Amino acid sequence: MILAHLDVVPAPPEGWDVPPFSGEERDGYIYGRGTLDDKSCVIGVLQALELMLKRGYKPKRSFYIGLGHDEEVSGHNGAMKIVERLQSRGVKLLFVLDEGLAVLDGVIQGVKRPVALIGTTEKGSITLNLTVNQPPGHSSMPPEETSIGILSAAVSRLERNPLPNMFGVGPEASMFEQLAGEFAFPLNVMMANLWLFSPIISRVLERTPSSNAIVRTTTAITIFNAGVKSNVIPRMARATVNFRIHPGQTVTEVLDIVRNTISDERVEISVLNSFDPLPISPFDESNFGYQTLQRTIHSVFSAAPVAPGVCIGNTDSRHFVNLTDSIYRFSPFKMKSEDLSR
Ligand SMILES: CCCCCCCC/C=C\CCCCCCCC(=O)N[C@@H](CC(N)=O)C(=O)O
Repeated sequence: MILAHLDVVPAPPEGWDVPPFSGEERDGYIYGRGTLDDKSCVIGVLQALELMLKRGYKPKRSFYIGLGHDEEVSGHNGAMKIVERLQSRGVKLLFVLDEGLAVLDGVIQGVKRPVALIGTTEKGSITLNLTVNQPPGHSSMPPEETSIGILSAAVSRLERNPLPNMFGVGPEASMFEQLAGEFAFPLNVMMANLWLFSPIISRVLERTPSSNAIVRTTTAITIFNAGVKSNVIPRMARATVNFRIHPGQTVTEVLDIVRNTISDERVEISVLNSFDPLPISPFDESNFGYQTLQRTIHSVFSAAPVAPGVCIGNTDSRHFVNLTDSIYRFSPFKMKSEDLSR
């Protein structure tokens, strides 16, 4: 089964080089909201189908295409409905291919050649609302601590105390071991001997946001709200925090650590949504899905070695775990380090 999604996150009008829905082509890039996530995969799938039809190609086995329309808001009415329908028909899938990792070119420090990473698992996620309620008042007679001050201190504690570096206890270690030969000396020796060098490698990896994301559960403060008037101390302050959970941890473990870190009963913690990291799909030599994907990647990006990786973002494919144990996340494009913020 091949998945992609049509929806995009909202596009605020300001801050764009070109209008966000123009799809303008400039210097070899197509600009527009959702170009990478996930129009490129949608168009890739549709163009491939068109080409196969034109050529009269007859596939050896049947396959499904699933195009979701609400991936960015968890896929409840798209991917989940597709899964329900397939389950009601008793369908089992050999493998699922969805968006995800890509051909990384200069993204992994120390690796010269572009490398294709196939996401064989996906981080979990937990989104929390932190709410503080304190008596409101006039700004001329402020109390020692306000709802805003208490919440800010809690959020700051979360940022200053990241969750532990878990490098070595998760599947990201397999990625570095498989790519060891791509690094120059002495990194190649270190990557091939993580049993000895993982304490050093783990420290290096946490220095940049993209590699930090693969060694730990990350903490991102995404919404912060309080106050409506400059001379009124508000009753309520609220922040939303999103954690992406490392494959070596669970929702329950993260929640316990967060409660201990905040350690302030005035901060009410409520869970908006959560799910554990996804199971690791097989990537051995006998696995049809992984091998098919690897062969296909080699035929298009010939210079790129292929390795399994951890998808740091979430995808619709996570809803398919009861239909197959082989779920792969790969978007067929090259990504440079400057593209990570796009
Ligand atoms: C050693 C360095 C490794 C660096 C790895 C970084 C590679 C970054 C490459 C691709 C980014 C991965 C993006 C995956 C797709 C994300 C799709 C998405 O945005 N999903 C949303 C919505 C949802 N389904 O929850 C999300 O918030 O995750």
